[in-house]
Amino acid sequence: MMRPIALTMGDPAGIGGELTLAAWAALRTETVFYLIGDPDWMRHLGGVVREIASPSEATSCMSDALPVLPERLEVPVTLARPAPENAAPVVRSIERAVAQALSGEAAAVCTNPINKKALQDGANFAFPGHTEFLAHLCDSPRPVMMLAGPDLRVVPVTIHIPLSQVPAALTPELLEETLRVTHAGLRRDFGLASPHIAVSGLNPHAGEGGAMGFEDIDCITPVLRKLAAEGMRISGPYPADTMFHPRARATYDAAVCMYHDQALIPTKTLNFDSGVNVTLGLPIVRTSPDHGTAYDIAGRGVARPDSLIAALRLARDMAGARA
Ligand SMILES: NC(=O)c1ccc[n+]([C@@H]2O[C@H](COP(=O)([O-])OP(=O)(O)OC[C@H]3O[C@@H](n4cnc5c(N)ncnc54)[C@H](O)[C@@H]3O)[C@@H](O)[C@H]2O)c1
Ligand SMILES: N[C@H](C(=O)O)[C@H](O)COP(=O)(O)O
Repeated sequence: MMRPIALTMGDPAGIGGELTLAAWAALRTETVFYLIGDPDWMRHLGGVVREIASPSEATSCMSDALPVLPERLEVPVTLARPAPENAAPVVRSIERAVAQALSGEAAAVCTNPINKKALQDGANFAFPGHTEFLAHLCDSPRPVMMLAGPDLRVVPVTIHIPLSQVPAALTPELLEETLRVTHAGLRRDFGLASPHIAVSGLNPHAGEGGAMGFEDIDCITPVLRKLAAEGMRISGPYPADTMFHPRARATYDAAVCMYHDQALIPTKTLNFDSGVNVTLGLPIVRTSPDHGTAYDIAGRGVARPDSLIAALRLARDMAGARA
């Protein structure tokens, strides 16, 4: 029998709580997960809750109630207004989920959205987001963020840094390591024996032969040549604006782009409600919805659970493939 998935609470002032209840209703007979969160808050949201003392108790109650491993909030929740006092339990929820995945009690980790600044303000959270925090907890040197959807898999080489810092951060070493982790993840977790990776340029028109910048020539191209010579199916650097139309997407298994929005605009345009954020390069399986805390709609009953449901299903399938 498959072990349960640990679902973190995320920012309780966001849509994570309501989405968790919707995901439980959708998955209660097909995928076992437990929430590491506040049972009273989930009851306040209308949930049928069963408090558990360990992940192993989740399976027996999943079809009847949402299993909740208590991690109690410090102050009452006001939707759309993240409370600094609740930052510590939000972080503990992530730490406990990772520990349970590393110990084998949980099959995988799925994270509800956090507000990165709220955690920095309330708990001195020293990371740009989950990706870097999970790598720290797992002692993994090179975590890779992949957004996986039905129409596109895409990876940003640089993630949550200011655009002005991208050129300096884009080193041949970072690009090579990211490509190697992506390639390994496509083989291990997506069952692609010989995946083809398409790589974007950094500059408009991939630098136009140097007329619009040299990073494409001096940094990206030598790395692609090195990996291709080792036998990796890899191509580029391509002008990013012509990589994502249907005929282009049909030529590759994943696209690797140079910075956050270059990757996330196409994936959230194509698959906003079905995309899943996957962290590659960790010893554990971790997924999350592709969206954030959505304060503007929290509590209004209009938030779509589709991405969280897809994230839980993908975590289940990835963990099953690794077992
Ligand atoms: N996985 C994560 O932890 C994660 C992902 C993205 C953003 N964030 C964080 O969330 C906060 C808000 O970020 P943002 O406003 O850029 O992005 P967002 O995804 O929270 O919201 C962007 C827009 O999409 C809508 N939206 C988001 N999820 C939806 C859903 N499930 N159903 C229907 N509509 C939905 C929102 O209402 C909003 O209009 C920030 O602090 C950001 O750092 C966290
Ligand atoms: N990459 C997501 C986005 O920008 O929409 C989100 O921030 C998730 O990042 P973490 O998994 O590192 O929290």
